[in-house]
Amino acid sequence: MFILGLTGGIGSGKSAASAYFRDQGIVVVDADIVAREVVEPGQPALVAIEERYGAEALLDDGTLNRPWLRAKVFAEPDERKWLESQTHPRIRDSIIAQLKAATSPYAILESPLLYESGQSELVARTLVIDVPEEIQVERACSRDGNEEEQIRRIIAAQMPRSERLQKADDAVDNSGNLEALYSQLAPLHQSYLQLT
Ligand SMILES: CC(C)(COP(=O)(O)OP(=O)(O)OC[C@H]1O[C@@H](n2cnc3c(N)ncnc32)[C@H](O)[C@@H]1O)[C@@H](O)C(=O)NCCC(=O)NCCS
Ligand SMILES: Nc1ncnc2c1ncn2[C@@H]1O[C@H](COP(=O)(O)OP(=O)(O)OP(=O)(O)O)[C@@H](O)[C@H]1O
Repeated sequence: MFILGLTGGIGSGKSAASAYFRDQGIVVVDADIVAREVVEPGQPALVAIEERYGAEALLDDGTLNRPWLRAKVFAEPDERKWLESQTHPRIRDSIIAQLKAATSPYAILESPLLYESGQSELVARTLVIDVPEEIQVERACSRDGNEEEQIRRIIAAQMPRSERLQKADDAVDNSGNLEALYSQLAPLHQSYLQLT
């Protein structure tokens, strides 16, 4: 099956773009959701996290303390590398299984780290959702109520915008409104249907 990789930095509008493709009947596998599944209670990656950081890494109900780990890994690159070494292989396995089960005319892998994590090997073509960094910061802050500094650290941990655009087969500019985004996605969807 033809698989499209959909990527972009934090707050660029990947979820907004995925919603459009889902409305057209396309199956979208979301790497952020898979990343949550692999650290659910009982999963080996959560056991490893608890072994490394102790009870501090967990909430009272035994689930991952995400704000705590987020603050840690985006301040300490070595800890982020360690976390990725625990999660990324498992995320990849699950993504492969979910894409195999997809039944739509083509399928999409939506991932913030498509190029960084080697997940681009799983797709035939890539689409980048692009906005200037100031818009990333503004939209990500107003959505999550995050500190600006935290968002900037996350952006710094991701591939630079210029490099991502250079790797893209297709790119759309999401600095306008959602209608402007959808009007760029519509012809791309038609072209992907031709590739199936
Ligand atoms: C650090 C964690 C616990 C923070 O959780 P939190 O709920 O606050 O954020 P969430 O998971 O929704 O991620 C928000 C955004 O942060 C960015 N991000 C997440 N992990 C990473 C990373 N390792 N490197 C760069 N950016 C990242 C992405 O743009 C993502 O969309 C979590 O992001 C995590 O487990 N990350 C490691 C797994 C991973 O790499 N996930 C990315 C998808 S493959
Ligand atoms: N064209 C747009 N105009 C206005 N707001 C937008 C537009 N596109 C997306 N947004 C809003 O910006 C925020 C970030 O968009 P979205 O969640 O789609 O980004 P994302 O790339 O999936 O982010 P993340 O990597 O953090 O998951 C959301 O609150 C979304 O509703």
